[in-house]
This record gives sequence, structure tokens and C-alpha cells, in this order.
Amino acid sequence: MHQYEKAFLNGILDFVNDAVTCVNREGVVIFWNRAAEHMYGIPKEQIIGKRIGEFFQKGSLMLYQVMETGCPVFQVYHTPQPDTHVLINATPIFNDSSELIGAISVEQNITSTVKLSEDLFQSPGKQNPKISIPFIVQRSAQMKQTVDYLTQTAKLNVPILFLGETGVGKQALAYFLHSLGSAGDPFLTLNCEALPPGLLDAELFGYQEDFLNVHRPDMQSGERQGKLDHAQNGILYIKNIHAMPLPTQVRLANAIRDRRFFRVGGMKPISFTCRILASSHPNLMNHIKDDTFSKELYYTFHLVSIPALKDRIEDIPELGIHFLEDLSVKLGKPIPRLSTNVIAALATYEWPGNLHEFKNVMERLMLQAKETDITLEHLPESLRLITLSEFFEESKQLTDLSEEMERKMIGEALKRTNGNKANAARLLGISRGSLYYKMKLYNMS
Ligand SMILES: Nc1ncnc2c1ncn2[C@@H]1O[C@H](COP(=O)(O)OP(=O)(O)OP(=O)(O)O)[C@@H](O)[C@H]1O
Repeated sequence: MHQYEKAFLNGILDFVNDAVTCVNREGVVIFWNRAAEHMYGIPKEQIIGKRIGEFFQKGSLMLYQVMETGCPVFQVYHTPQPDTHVLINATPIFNDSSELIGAISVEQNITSTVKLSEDLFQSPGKQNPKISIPFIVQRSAQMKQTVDYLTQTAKLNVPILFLGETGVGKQALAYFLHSLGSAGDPFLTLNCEALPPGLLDAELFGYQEDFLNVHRPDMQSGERQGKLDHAQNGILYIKNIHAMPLPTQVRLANAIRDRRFFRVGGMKPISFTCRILASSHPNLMNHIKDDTFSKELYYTFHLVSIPALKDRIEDIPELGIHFLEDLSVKLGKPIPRLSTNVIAALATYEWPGNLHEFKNVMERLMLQAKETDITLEHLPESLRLITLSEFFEESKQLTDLSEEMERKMIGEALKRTNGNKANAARLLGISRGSLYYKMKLYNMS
């Protein structure tokens, strides 16, 4: 590699926050970046050019494992030191002729996330008092900003469209706004995905009796009121607004702009006073591009995007305590203690179902907790972290040993099996590929 290319590569590696280690196929360290120096307290000058096995127990080295198996690994949880928590990704590297030339590991330090979560989970009393009803967790900067912004809009009656994946808390924020401005008035929901599109117009604006050619005794003066009337001075929350038919969208945009609307089949303008809130998924712009969502309606709203839970993990501990506290009261059970592994798993999982899924998991933990301790086994399969020790279980006999011992044991096994590698591998309790790899590594062929 050219000197200047190497300088660039070193620059990049030192710039990233994750600890990066590159070894050649003999296990000799070629790159060791600043984050790795910091994580392990070993300076570059000391480790580069040396076998990594001289510095770490082989059993904790993902790099050997991926070179032996030829397969990358992702998100393996490890605590290299008692107070350090990392997630490791590692991959073998092959040249153009598909020969193994080394391996790279990237370790993401999640210590601060785990520590913060641990502190909060394990001492719920330190949380801020519950200031808002309904209580909105807002430890992350994004949620704090959102709640501040919404609080400021409370007096203005401006329409707000919440954009976010399912379960990020759009409706919870709508309830929050209701509690700020119009708690004594109705909070009505209109779910556009739950009603046949043909009925939405009438449900929203009401209709003129003659128009639908029906007569119902509950109707006054020949008209039926809609949710815009029924919400009075409160809030109308229009859920999944992307599923609203285009003509209804246009009528709604006009209604919001003019603060008055027309009944279906009616000619008389009717004023309304409720505040309109709405929700949709984060890709609503795509519906505008394919002309299924009205630009006019889109720009009528103040837009508030709510990030996915995985993008605001600072909220996780407080949400956990909040749900566990609620359940503890309902079930009359104490709040369980969560092990550090469990906290790391909760903080690093992707949460595709966001708070719906998170709440379910908390319910499950609460129901399962017989004593007060929750460990990894109590978590659903999809959430469980693979720990490094589990990962190495298979090749335990060898990986716990020093290189010197390992070399001796392989030599011994080969002697006892008259050089039959398959039998030697069996004797050592490792795969044949693994034995071939180790023999090459130690020049034992
Ligand atoms: N910031 C928060 N603090 C406390 N609880 C929350 C928060 N956000 C959401 N929740 C709770 O999480 C659950 C899911 O939230 P919510 O129903 O508001 O999500 P949503 O985005 O409206 O979902 P969907 O799009 O599927 O309707 C609810 O029980 C809600 O009370």
C-alpha cells in the first residue's frame, strides 16, 4: 500500500468512534486505531506488528473465530473489562483469488448507554417527577424539543401532523396536547384505515339528510353532525391520514384553512372550533409524489416528526421504568431488577414495533418475574444478545488456551491419530476446517 493511502486509512480509522482492529492471517496486528488504544489501554506502538494472541486470551478474540469459520459475525456482546460494554462486528478478509488474508473487527462501545440505563433502571427513585399527564418520557434531546415545541403551540390551536413509524408515540403526544389545552373538552379519534373510504366524508363533516335519501329520527333539522362538530372545543385526532381519499383531503384542507366546512350534500358553511391533529407514517412525501396525498393538505399542517425508538435510546430506561411502575401497581408485584445483560439488550435492540413492542416486552418481563431478577433468558428470542462466551462455547477446549499450549495439544492429537486430521479434530473437539486453519497458523503442516 502506498504511504499516502496508508496515511488516509489511518486518518479514517482514527476518526471513527469504534475500536477497529485489523490482523493478517497469522494474527499479526496491522491496524489498531485510537479508539482501540483508548478501549484497551494498549498504545499502537506496542501492539502493531505483534500477534494479537499475545495480548488477549484467545477465547475472547472474534478475529480468530471469523478466520476459522470464514463467516462474518454481527453484534456479539462482550465486556472486555468489568465496566466496558461493547458490541462486536467482525469479518474475514479475502483477496481477489478468494484466499484468506486476514480479518477486521469493529467494536462499538456501548458503555455509556448501558451505564445510563443501568443507573436509571436500578434506581427509579432518581427519575424526574412525573410532570405531565399523560406522562411523556422526554429524556432524549429530540423528544424534549418536540414536547417544548408542542407546549408552545398549545395556545395557538395550530393543526399538527405527527409523522413517525408505528408505535413511536404520535397518539400519546396528541393526548398530551389535549391535556395542555382542552382537557375538559372531547378528544375524538378518526382512524382513516378503519373506516370504508366512502364513509369518511360523512363521518368527518356530517351529511344533509336529503342527500343520502334517508330519514332518521335522531337527526335534527334534516342534517347529521360529524366529528368536526362533536369534537366541540376539544381535539379531533385523524389517525393514518394517508388513507383518506383525495377529495376528502381537499375538503379538509379547505376546512382547516377557512375554519368552516360544508356537510356532505350541504350548501351552508358551518364553523368549527376544535383543534385538528393528525398522524401518518414517515414516508408521507411518497404519497405526494405519486399524487395520492394532497400537497395542499400537507402544507396546511405544522409537521412534527417523531424518531424511532432505536434513534433515541436515551428514552429507553425511563420508558422501561414508567411501564414497569404502571404494571407493578396493576399486578401488585415489586418492580424486578434487570441484569446488565438485559439492559444492554434493551438498549441495543432495533425495536421495529417501537413502543408497542417495548411495552409488550415490559409486560412479558413483569409477568415472568417470579423473583425480582430478570436475566437474558426471560427476554424473547429476538431480543437476546449473543454473548461472547456463548459464541465461543463450541470451540471452548482450544480457545481458552494460550497459543503455546494450543500448538502442543494439536501436535499431541496429531501424534495420537497418526496424522489423521479428521480424527485429531474430533479428539480436540473442533471442526476439521478449524484444525486446518490452526495448523497453517502455527506452520504445522
Ligand atoms: N414518550 C412517551 N412516554 C410515555 N409513554 C409513551 C410515550 N410515547 C408513547 N407512549 C406509550 O406507548 C404506546 C404506543 O404509543 P402510541 O399509541 O402513541 O403510538 P403511535 O405512534 O400513535 O402508534 P400507531 O401509529 O401504531 O397508532 C402507548 O401506550 C403510549 O401511551
